[in-house]
Amino acid sequence: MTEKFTFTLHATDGMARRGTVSMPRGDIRTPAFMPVGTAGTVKAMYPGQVRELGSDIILGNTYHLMLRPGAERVAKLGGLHVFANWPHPILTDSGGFQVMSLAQLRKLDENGVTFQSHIDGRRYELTPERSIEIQGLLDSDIQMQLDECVALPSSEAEIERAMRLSLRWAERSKAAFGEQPGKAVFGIVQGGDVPRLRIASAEALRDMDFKGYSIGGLAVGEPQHVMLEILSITTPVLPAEKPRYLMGVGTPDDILESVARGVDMFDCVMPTRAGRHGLAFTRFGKVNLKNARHAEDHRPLDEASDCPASRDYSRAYLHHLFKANETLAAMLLTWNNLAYYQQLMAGIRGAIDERRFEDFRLATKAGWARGDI
Ligand SMILES: COC(=O)c1ccc(CCNc2nc3cc4nc(N)[nH]c(=O)c4cc3[nH]2)cc1
Repeated sequence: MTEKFTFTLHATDGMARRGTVSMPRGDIRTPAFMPVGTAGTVKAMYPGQVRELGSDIILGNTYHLMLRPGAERVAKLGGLHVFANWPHPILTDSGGFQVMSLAQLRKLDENGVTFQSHIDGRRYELTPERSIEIQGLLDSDIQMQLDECVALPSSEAEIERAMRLSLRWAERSKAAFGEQPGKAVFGIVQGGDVPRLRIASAEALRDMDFKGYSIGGLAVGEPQHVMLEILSITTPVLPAEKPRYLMGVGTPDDILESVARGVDMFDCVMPTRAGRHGLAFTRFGKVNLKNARHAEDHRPLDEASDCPASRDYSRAYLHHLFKANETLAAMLLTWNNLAYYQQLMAGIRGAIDERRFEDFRLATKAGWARGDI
């Protein structure tokens, strides 16, 4: 066990990287997918199941947890790991993105953002200092700076304003975090879809010497090719010896293509939220189990999968569960989708170890293209 936060690169294959983030609560094998546990739970899953599927770390949200049950209350109850029974690493987002997408009557200025809770209308203030304080109260292992993420498309002036504000908030977040050996605070690269602003943001954050770097401001409605072009110009500016985390991404294809452009860590609600709505991710592409074509299909979702969703049930039964809006529907498809995402990550890591990532990427995409039988 280490008392420090370290990142070790084991292999590279093109721009793809195979590494390990080591922290006191455990190691994170990269490229890594972090299941989203917004309110301190990965919805419809026991923590032990999430762990067994190969998850080394999960994500929590400052915005949701500060509103309910409250950061001070979580601290009083031993911190998020004890509260949620997840003794492994936890990464928390800083709240700015969720405020802008969920809260009402929000006002953003140099000092931070004030807003009304979408739950009970109470007023709150989030500053770089308060966000780091909340993430500390949650006992988060990897904390995010407070930043401002603008939607795309936006004017270059607006993108530049938000990027420079986020740099000032990066300084304040890092100062508020101080020195916490077994933990880390990450800077977040902004700059929208403007190459010169992305490079300026990444260079400034690199000079601030964070332990790791998030790439924000993406997966906000832009086409995949725009996201990939931005990645291609951003990752080379970031220090090779530090982890890179692409926020909110993504589909299996997004992840493959982003690993190929130097990204190490991912989080996305896609496998869990889409699973609750009947969308299954498989090695042969996506399957919408609400579709009537499955109503009398006695075959399993994927006969090669040992996940109970395929091992113990037919497509017809899964279809029925979704039509009946049964709780078991969400449980089984969340299980299937997280199993698929973690198997994909394990396949990516193995392919980089053996220097055959490009073949793996093409073969995986061909499998999806084959489509559902
Ligand atoms: C079924 O699937 C879905 O509903 C669904 C919804 C949203 C996303 C995309 C999420 N994208 C995203 N999350 C993000 C979180 C972020 N946090 C900070 N602090 N700064 C950012 O700049 C930032 C950008 C993001 N972009 C992906 C999937």
